[in-house]
Amino acid sequence: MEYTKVSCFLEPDSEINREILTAQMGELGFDSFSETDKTVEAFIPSSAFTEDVLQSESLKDNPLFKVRFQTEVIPDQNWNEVWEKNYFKPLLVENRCLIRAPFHTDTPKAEYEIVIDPRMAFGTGNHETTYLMISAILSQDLQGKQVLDMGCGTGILGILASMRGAETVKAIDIDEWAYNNTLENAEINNITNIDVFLGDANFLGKHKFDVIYANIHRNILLQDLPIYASVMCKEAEIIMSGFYLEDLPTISAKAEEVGLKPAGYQERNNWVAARFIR
Ligand SMILES: C[S@@+](CC[C@H](N)C(=O)[O-])C[C@H]1O[C@@H](n2cnc3c(N)ncnc32)[C@H](O)[C@@H]1O
Repeated sequence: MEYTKVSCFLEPDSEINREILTAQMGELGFDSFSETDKTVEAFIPSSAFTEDVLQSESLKDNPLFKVRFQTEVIPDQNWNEVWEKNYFKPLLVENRCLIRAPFHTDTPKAEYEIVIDPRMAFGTGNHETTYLMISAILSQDLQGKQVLDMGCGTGILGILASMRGAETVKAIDIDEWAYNNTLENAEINNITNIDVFLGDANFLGKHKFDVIYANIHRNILLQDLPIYASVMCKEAEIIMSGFYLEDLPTISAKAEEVGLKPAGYQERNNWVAARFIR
């Protein structure tokens, strides 16, 4: 997939202004972010980007800061190199789960080691939401469970669930790169009980799950929660992430509307992973 990188220069530039801007751009469809000393870099599939996006009122009329944009198209074939060189660092979650790329050497030993060839699929653990999801998975008893990894990205959550004893994992992503990347990563990690599908919640049918992971955008979660709830067994749990603390009441209200009970949440740098039980 071809991406557009928008470098955002903030005036004044501060941690809180960067957070606000990142949240606003997330609302506008940007799905990955990184930071440099001078800018916030926001990435969006080129197919979803027009210059009009940057003229949105939420960005232009912010009383706290002004922002100047510089856009650059990143051709599809460069992602692997760009990502590997600049963004993907080996990561140890909860001192138990190491996530590394095939080219990382000299890494610490851990109870679980997941090798991720990241391409441009989201999910190396370096983002707060993936980190939160991995922490949550490490705390679960997954022996013999039927797991759904919705919006699988690199497949990292489903791979860890399988390593932790899940009986079967279905991984679904709307993005072809993510679909292919999950297949590759499952193979690299010798995971044989993952089925990977290209699609969205409409793909879900009669099969019921004990555990669902959905680290997707707030609006997708709100839209697709009724479908997720419909494929949860009794007492199944769903862990959702990909939204900010201030969105938790809205997500919780929707979850309760479709028959799910809140069962706690974790927060990291204002991102949330929330658990609900059917
Ligand atoms: C934030 S990433 C999460 C990736 C990975 N699960 C993780 O935790 O790091 C969200 C993923 O959801 C996918 N996605 C977006 N909308 C979707 C939808 N409606 N149905 C399924 N997947 C979707 C994106 O392509 C992306 O790979």
